[in-house]
Order: sequence, then C-alpha cells, then structure tokens
Amino acid sequence: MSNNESTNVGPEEDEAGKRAVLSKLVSLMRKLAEQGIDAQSCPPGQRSGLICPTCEGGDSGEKNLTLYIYPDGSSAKWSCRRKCGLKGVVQVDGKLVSKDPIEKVERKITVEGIKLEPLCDEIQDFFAARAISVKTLERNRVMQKRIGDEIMIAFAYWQRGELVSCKYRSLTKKFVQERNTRKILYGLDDIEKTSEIIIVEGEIDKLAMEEAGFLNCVSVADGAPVTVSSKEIPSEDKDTAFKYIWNCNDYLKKVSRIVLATDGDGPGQALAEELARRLGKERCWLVKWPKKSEDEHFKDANEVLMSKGPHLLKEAILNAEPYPIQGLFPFKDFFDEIDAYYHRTHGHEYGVSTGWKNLDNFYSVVPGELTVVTGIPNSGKSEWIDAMLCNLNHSVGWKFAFCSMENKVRDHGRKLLEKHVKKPFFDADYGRTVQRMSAEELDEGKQWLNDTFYLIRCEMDSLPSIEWVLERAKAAVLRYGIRGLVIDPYNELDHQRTPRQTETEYVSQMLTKIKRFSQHHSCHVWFVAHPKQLQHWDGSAPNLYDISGSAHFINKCDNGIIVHRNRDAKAGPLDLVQIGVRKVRNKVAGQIGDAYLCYDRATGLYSDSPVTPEIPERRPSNRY
Ligand SMILES: Nc1ncnc2c1ncn2[C@@H]1O[C@H](COP(=O)(O)OP(=O)(O)OP(=O)(O)O)[C@@H](O)[C@H]1O
Repeated sequence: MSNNESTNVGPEEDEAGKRAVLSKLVSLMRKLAEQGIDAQSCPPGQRSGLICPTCEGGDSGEKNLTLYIYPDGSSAKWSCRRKCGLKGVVQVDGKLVSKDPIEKVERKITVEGIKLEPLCDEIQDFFAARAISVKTLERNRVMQKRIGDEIMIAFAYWQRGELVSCKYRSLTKKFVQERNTRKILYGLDDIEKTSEIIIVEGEIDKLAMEEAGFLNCVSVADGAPVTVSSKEIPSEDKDTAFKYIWNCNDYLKKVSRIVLATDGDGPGQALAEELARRLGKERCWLVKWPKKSEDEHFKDANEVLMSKGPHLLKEAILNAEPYPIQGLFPFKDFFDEIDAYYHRTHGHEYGVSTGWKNLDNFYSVVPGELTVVTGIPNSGKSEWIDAMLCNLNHSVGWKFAFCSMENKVRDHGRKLLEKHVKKPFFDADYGRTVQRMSAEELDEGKQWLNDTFYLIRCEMDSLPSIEWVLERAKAAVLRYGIRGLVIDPYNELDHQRTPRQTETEYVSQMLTKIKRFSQHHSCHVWFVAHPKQLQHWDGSAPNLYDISGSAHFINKCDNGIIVHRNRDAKAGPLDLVQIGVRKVRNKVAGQIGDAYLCYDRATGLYSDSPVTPEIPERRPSNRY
C-alpha cells in the first residue's frame, strides 16, 4: 500500500480492515491446529520457528518447522527443515494443500484388510527346498495371498507390531508390492535393540540368515541398482530409491557395525556401495560369498545356505571385511609386496651398484628413490652422474631420460660416447694420451646412445615447468621403459610461484611431485641442485644445507650426495674426486660416508681411487 492510499483510508475503514484480518487469523489458527500446528504465538508477516508435528524436531526437539502467516491472514505456509518432508499451505477460504509426501502416500493396512492367509503346503515346500524352516517362516509371519488365480508369498513388513507394508512374490519370481504404503526395511523390529546388524538384498536371504543363527538381519525393500550413481547422494526427500533407509533412520543411526551381505553380482555390489555411502563406510563391513567353483562364487545368502549349510553361511558373515575406504588401507593389502621384497623377486632390492667398489658401502641405486646431487660449479656433478648411468646401463641394462638444459646435445653425446667407447671423441689436447675413437666405434656408440638415453628438451624459449618435465618422463617410462631420470640442474626449470607461495612451500611441493613420479613408476630420479654463492670459500666441499633454495631438498630426498674435486695440488692428486654421501634414508641402500674416485680427463671415466685422503668439508655438520 502506498503512502497516498494510506492517508486516504478513514479511521472506521481502517478499524474494519483490522477486524477482518483478525477474524481470518482466528480461522487460520483453527485450520493450522487441525494440522497439529499451534500458531497462537506466531505473528503474521514474519517467519516463526515451531516444533514439527511430524518429526517433533528429532531427538533434540529443535524448532525446525518454519511457519509463515501472510499479513492479511488469508493463508499460511510451513515446511520442516529436518528431513521429515513435512510441507504445506493452508488458505482460510480454501482447502489444505499438503505437500507432505508421507501424508499423501501412506495407507494403513491390516492382515485381514489385505486378505493374507496362512501358508499352504506348496509354499512351505518351496521354502523347505530353500532350507528355510517352518519355525523361521512363523517367526517372520510369512503368509500368502491369492492374486487372481495365483498364490503368492506375502512378506509382511512389520514395525513395532503394526503392519506397514507387504510385498508379494510368486513361485515364478514375479513381485508385487502393496501400493501407497510406507517403505521400510524387512524385519525392522529384529534390529531395534542391536548394535550390529546385517543387511541383505532380499526377504528370502533374511530368512536364510536366521537359519544360520542371525536374527539381527534386515532386507532392503527394493532391489539393487544396476550401477553406482556418479552423482552426490540426493537429499532425503528426493532419494526415492532409498526411501526405506531414511524411513528407518531412527533404527540405523544407533548401529555401530553394519554387515552388507548383498548379492555378489554387479548390481548387488552397487547396492552395497549405495548403502555404504548413505550409512557411512566407516561402520560398514562387506561379505564376500564363498567359492562355488574354480572361477565362480555363490551369489547370495540363500544359495550358500542351500549348497553349503548354515555353518558356512555363518562363517561367510563372520569373515566380512571392513568396507574399503579410499585412501585407508590395512597392512595386509601390502603383504604380497612385502613377500616379494623379502624373497627379492622384483630384483634390485639392495639397490644396484654404481659400478665403483669404493662407493658400494655408501650408496647404491634403488628404483623409485630420489637422489639430490650438489657440488660447487664445475665439480663434475654432471660428469659423475653420466658415468654412473653408463655403468648402470652396462651392468643391468637400464635406460634413462635426461632433462639437462645446460648441455648442448652434441657435447652431451660426445661425453657419453667417450665413457661408453672408453676413448676420446677428438684427438684434442685433453685426449692426446689415448687414441681417438674410430668412425666404426662412433657408429656403434651412436646406436647405443639411441637405445639407452632419451632427451627431454623444451624447444620453446620458455623454461619448462616440473609438471611438463614429469609428463614427458612418464611417457618415456611407458614408451621406452626408462628406469632413471636426471634433472640437471634445478635452476633451469621454470619456478613460477603463486603469489602467496613461499620458496620453501614451492620447493616442498615440487619435490613431492618428483617423489610421487619416482615411486609410482619405480624410476630413480637424480636431481642436481647448486649450492648458494659461497662467501669466502676456502676450496672445501659444500654442505647439503648450502643448496640454494631450501632445506627441503635435504628433508625430502632419499639420498643426498656432494660431488667435490681436489683443485689444490698440495692437498692431493688433482684427478681425485670425493663422492660425499650425506644422507641415505634407506639403510638397505647404503650409509653416510665418503668414497674417492679418480677422474680420467681423456675418456671422462671414473675409477676407484687407491687412496682415501682427508679432504676437509666446509662447515662440518653432524646433521648429515
Ligand atoms: N676430477 C676432475 N678433474 C678435472 N676435471 C674435471 C673433473 N671432474 C670434472 N671435470 C671437468 O669439469 C668440467 C665440468 O664438469 P661438469 O659439467 O660435470 O661439472 P658440474 O659440477 O656439473 O658443473 P656445473 O655446476 O657448472 O653444472 C668438465 O669439463 C669435466 O671434464
């Protein structure tokens, strides 16, 4: 109403209007009271919270019913925020428009009303053939009904002494259900006082369970879905296929252990999954039916009872396994792997020797691990890794992928060929002592290069991201069967961080990705990282903590190695190389310590050094 209109209304008319609204409100309150809603204290024009007359606010008795009375007193609407489904609208001059699905569909039935009869001999024989006793049939009040000229088994659905619904099954396996009755679980009263229950897929399976001594069993009311739904679980009022679960929630919510003994076929397992999704997987166990033959399992409880008897059925139920929860495993799921490890059937369980006896005690190469290699510039990190890969290829035939952005391909090829052929590529100064490799040796070497190494190179101007590199490495595992990946060096990758990400967080996440790749593909990764600019460097070997970027390199790697070479003729031979193993997570693979190798400039090969001199380390640390 506009301001103009309100000023035009006289005091008498105003009073008459108020009286009309009041009279409508009185009628409305009466109509609401008929619905069990006491709206006496609810002012019109605003939402009020009341206790729902259907669900009574659950155990906590909360005021979940929202009632709204229109300001003119002409009508009111309500809905319950709990999942009882009560909704409705009432008009003073019109009828109740109830939206309550239960009100609409629920029919009250009785044994006499739906004309149930005691079981005839034929049906008793049918059950006897299925190993179901008369005693069990009687306790479950299984009856029969004539529909047309057919006699059907009547499975009565009781709840606290009241007949709620009835399902009929002909001997030829046709099913009919009493229409417009409330859907509940079959045998519901049997689980009222138990904390452990069994859910089966059919009424006859419920009876079979009783023969095996389990009374605490219910059957679903409807059959099984064909597959598991890919959608979220619908809200209670829309979850029509599983209405029987929601309707029995008061019984089910008290239960701590639920054994799902649905059929072993696809739909039966889909039903188990749908039930577990609704009931909570953490309190569900799953039955695996025993074997029927070499490659077939029994389908359900009744089949096991008929073929193997009550003891085996009982055993199957007692052997139910915890329902699988994604990401949560019992240790026994890994026993095959542990056995294979113990018997060393996969190979390389102790790690593969790098090819140098001096290093065998400290470091060997285990598939699926991450080794971080550091050392000051020009210390020979790349040379040593290349030499090791050549050794690994010669000893166990492994293949590798290189992501080494600093190397020109032809230079890298030259260095690898020299190690393989054991001769210099050129007859330049560095190799004058040994004869140059022949053209034939080059050809054979090229073939070996091609069969052994794969190159991950970003042809674009931009630097590759770690994800980009790992994607190609994965392809190399699948296509060529590589067993190792070298990323050399770390600072040649694109390290764009999100605005809020610290370098530490970034490094941690990057290394997690690398480790996941290496473990998943059983592929060893060597990751070369440079140390920070060392101030006042005295020529000694750096420490793992000197790696530029973050301490995560040391924390996350399985092995940490420092390559260092002597550049002081007074301190020892100039070809002497120190391989400092500073971290070994897996004691099977090695231990902390130093090995000394000799470097041959002509061929780029390393050999075991006969001497083990003391080369002082910068900032000695007892951490690694
Ligand atoms: N012990 C050694 N004695 C003499 N020269 C060596 C020795 N080790 C490596 N070199 C030479 O040093 C050069 C650099 O080696 P390499 O590229 O492997 O070092 P790096 O530590 O990986 O260097 P950067 O950190 O710059 O990548 C190569 O020419 C190699 O032949």
